[in-house]
Amino acid sequence: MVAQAILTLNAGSSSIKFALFALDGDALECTAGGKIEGIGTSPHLVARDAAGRLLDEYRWDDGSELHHEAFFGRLFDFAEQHLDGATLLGVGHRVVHGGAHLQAPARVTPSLLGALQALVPLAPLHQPHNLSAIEAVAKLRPELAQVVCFDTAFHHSMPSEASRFALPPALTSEGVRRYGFHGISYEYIAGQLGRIDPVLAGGRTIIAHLGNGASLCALRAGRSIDTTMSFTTLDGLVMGTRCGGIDPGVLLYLLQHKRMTPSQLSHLFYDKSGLLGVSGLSSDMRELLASKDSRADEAVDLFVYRLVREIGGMVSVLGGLDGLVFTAGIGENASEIRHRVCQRLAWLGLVLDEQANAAHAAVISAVGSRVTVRVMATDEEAMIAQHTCRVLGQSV
Ligand SMILES: Nc1ncnc2c1ncn2[C@@H]1O[C@H](COP(=O)(O)OP(=O)(O)O)[C@@H](O)[C@H]1O
Ligand SMILES: CC(=O)OP(=O)(O)O
Ligand SMILES: [Mg+2]
Repeated sequence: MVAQAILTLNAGSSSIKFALFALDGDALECTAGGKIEGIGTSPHLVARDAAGRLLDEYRWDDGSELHHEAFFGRLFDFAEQHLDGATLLGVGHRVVHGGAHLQAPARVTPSLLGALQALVPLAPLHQPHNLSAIEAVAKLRPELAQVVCFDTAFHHSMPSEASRFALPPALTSEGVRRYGFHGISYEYIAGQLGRIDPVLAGGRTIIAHLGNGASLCALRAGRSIDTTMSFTTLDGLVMGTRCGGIDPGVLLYLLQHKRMTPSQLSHLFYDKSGLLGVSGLSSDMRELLASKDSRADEAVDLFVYRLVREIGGMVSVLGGLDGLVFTAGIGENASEIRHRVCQRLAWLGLVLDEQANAAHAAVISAVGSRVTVRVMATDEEAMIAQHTCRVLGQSV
């Protein structure tokens, strides 16, 4: 009989992803999961079991005024119905920013919450939603332990040259430095790679996490030595709605000559740029790839170009490349993007197996390719559940 369970939450601006894990001895197994999407417009919950069978579906009639608490109430009802006799041990959250000092998953306390609140300006698209999920759970289920896992934590292994901007030391010591994100996903992939391909995991690998937010991580022997996101989640690659790396002179120009306000700048760079901004059509890679509009092509071309350019930088930092791993929504599903990126990396001795790529096989490089290319499914929820168990004293 399963005795205990963990609920994981990844709360964003318009969606909440959740998963339920059963803890049986030291085995942790996902039993259900899903998403509430359309928060702020027309919220819609879908939950499935581990085999993909529909367990629950619910639409809120008028969702425009609803807050997180309404959704978490429904989520806890769902969790309780599917606990299968187990008791809920705690809730694990993805929190995007842990700042300069928080390097490991931790149990939520009022002082920790205060420290995380202070980081909101550094991750305005994510942190406020992550924190309001913690507050909503504390209100609804005050007896439940809550654990936070940080997207920044995995990158604390970066050397100082990778984490520093060329700014005066006073700003650096104040925390204006490169942190990096998507660390929960990178930690999961690095762990899986160690299991399925230990030789590659011991070498020089780039992981391309390509979802709505997108970044690269350069791994040497499983540890992050550099990454493309930095102080905030705006830096690096072209993303769904974010611009990626940009000359800071552009900000000065927009502030001084276009008289834009800081909140207009924030809206432009976080919400109106990237694939959406360039195409004027959509932030969704699937829609852009299916479109015949030349503006969609332009956006996809820029996405690929910047990805290839940044991969080149990471190869230099690593001093060569043994492996390239594609993950997250685009990385796992868009064979066209993988094809285009790999074609442009042929100079590395990278040869793609086109059939394997089209079939989303685990290894998509050809036999004899100097770089092994893999497609791996990321699982941030499993990583959060593992950390949550450990922080709460369970061995998994
Ligand atoms: N079959 C597919 N082909 C191309 N792109 C896809 C496919 N499936 C998902 N995507 C893209 O993946 C992105 C979302 O990735 P995901 O990792 O789910 O995002 P996030 O977790 O950051 O919200 C979207 O741009 C979506 O279009
Ligand atoms: C850190 C980040 O950008 O996260 P997401 O891809 O979930 O937006
Ligand atoms: Mg994501």
